[in-house]
Parts: sequence; structure tokens; C-alpha cells
Amino acid sequence: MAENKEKRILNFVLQNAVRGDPQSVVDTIDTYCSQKEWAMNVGDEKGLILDKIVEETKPSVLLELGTYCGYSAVRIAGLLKPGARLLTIEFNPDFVAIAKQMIEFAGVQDKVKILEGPSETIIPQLKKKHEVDTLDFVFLDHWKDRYLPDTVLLLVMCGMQRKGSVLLADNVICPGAPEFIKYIRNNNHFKCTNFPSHLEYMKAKDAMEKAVFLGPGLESMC
Ligand SMILES: O=C(NC/C=C/[C@H]1O[C@@H](n2cnc3c(NCCO)ncnc32)[C@H](O)[C@@H]1O)c1cc(-c2ccc(F)cc2)cc(O)c1O
Ligand SMILES: [Mg+2]
Repeated sequence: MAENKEKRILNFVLQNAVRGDPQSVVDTIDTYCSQKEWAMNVGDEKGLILDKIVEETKPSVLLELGTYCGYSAVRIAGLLKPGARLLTIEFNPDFVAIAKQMIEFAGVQDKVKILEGPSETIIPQLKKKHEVDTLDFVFLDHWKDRYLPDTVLLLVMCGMQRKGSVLLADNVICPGAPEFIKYIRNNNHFKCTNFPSHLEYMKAKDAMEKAVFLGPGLESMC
């Protein structure tokens, strides 16, 4: 297996974190990525915003787009009530392999299921193949130009969102997701809140955007 940054992050966790302890895995990745090699995990500062929103939403069925090394999957899983489950979509097989080991080491494999493949293919399969009715919480952290098309897919094509469903998007400043922001803030079926923060492990400004689905409008009742 090629030695790469993601493999080094995983090895650092396997050698330094406490097996079965999600917080220890998250803290160990943050230590490595702030001191040794930067990586695009949501990180400790934006991670606290993520934690708060997950805790106040009390979700049962969650979806993440862009697993990468599994940092946010482990972080979210550590907060879930018994029986709640997180589906996380990742199309890079090398990252799937890393994330799988990260999730198992953290001991959250019973709460997290990695779905391998592109989101645009997997999302339409969620209802039939993965027994998802509606989603309580969606974390967007994959390619930034895919936030909007995948949100539309989730909402329009698959009716995956119900009144109160929460969308949380990382990086709405850096790298930015302008099309998504323009759409979601101008759509009166969503109530949006911006959470200013900083790029993971850096001083650069970043932010997360929370969008709560207010339910289909009357026009969709006809
Ligand atoms: O680009 C960023 N994230 C992308 C994540 C991609 C992960 O998600 C996977 N992925 C992508 N699209 C899909 C897809 N579907 C869509 C395609 O079919 N379906 C399934 N999986 C998908 C990739 O395989 C990766 O695992 C980022 C950058 C900075 C950054 C900031 C400042 C800098 F200077 C540099 C970088 C900071 C951040 O926090 C960031 O999240
Ligand atoms: Mg991100």
C-alpha cells in the first residue's frame, strides 16, 4: 500500500490513541494534523460547532458526504444516542480503507456505515438499498461544487428531508461553496444560520452554514 499522508495519520492514531475511545481518536488526529501534516478534517474548532448542532438536533438517521479519513464520522458517532446511525459516502477506495480502520479502532463501527461510491449514485439508492426514510441530519464536506447538486438531489429527487431536517455545510468561506450558499439562503423553505470560525488548524477565516428544512411549501401540496 502506498505510504501517503492519510496512511500516516491512521498509523499515528493506531500507535497513539486509545482503542475504543472516539474522543481520543479525534484528539490524536487533531494533534498530528496541527503539528505534523495539515489535512482537511473539520478539526477541533469547527468540530465544536458540529458537536453542538448534532447534540441539539438529537438525530436518529444521519448522512455525511465525504468521509475522507473518518474524522467527522468518528466525532459524530461519539455523540449519537443508542440506535442512531450515520451513513457516510466516500468514493476514493484508499480513503474508504483508511476510514474503515479509523472507525473500527474508535469502536463506533456499529453506528457508522461507509457507503463506497459517488454521492450522486448512492443518494438515489438510500431509500431502497439502505432503508432510509428521511434524514434528520446531513453533513456536507465533500467537493464544494457538489454541495448544491447533492442538496437538490436529496431534497427534490429523493424527498430525503422532512420538516426540521438539518443540513450542515463545512467550508462555506474557505474554499467556499458560493452556488450552494446563494441557493440555500434564497430558498424560503430553509432557515439558514452562519457560524463563523477558522480553517482547520490555521488562522484563515472559514465558516459553517446550518440550514433547517421548514417543510414543503403549499405549492407542493397541489
Ligand atoms: O476540498 C475539501 N474537501 C473535499 C473533500 C473530499 C472528500 O470527499 C470525497 N468526495 C468528494 N466528492 C465525492 C462524491 N461526490 C461528488 C463527486 O462525484 N461522492 C463521494 N465522495 C466524494 C473525496 O474522495 C474526499 O475524501 C476541503 C478543502 C479544504 C481546504 C481549504 C484551504 C486550502 F488551502 C486547501 C484545502 C478544507 C476543507 O475542510 C475541505 O473539506
Ligand atoms: Mg471540510
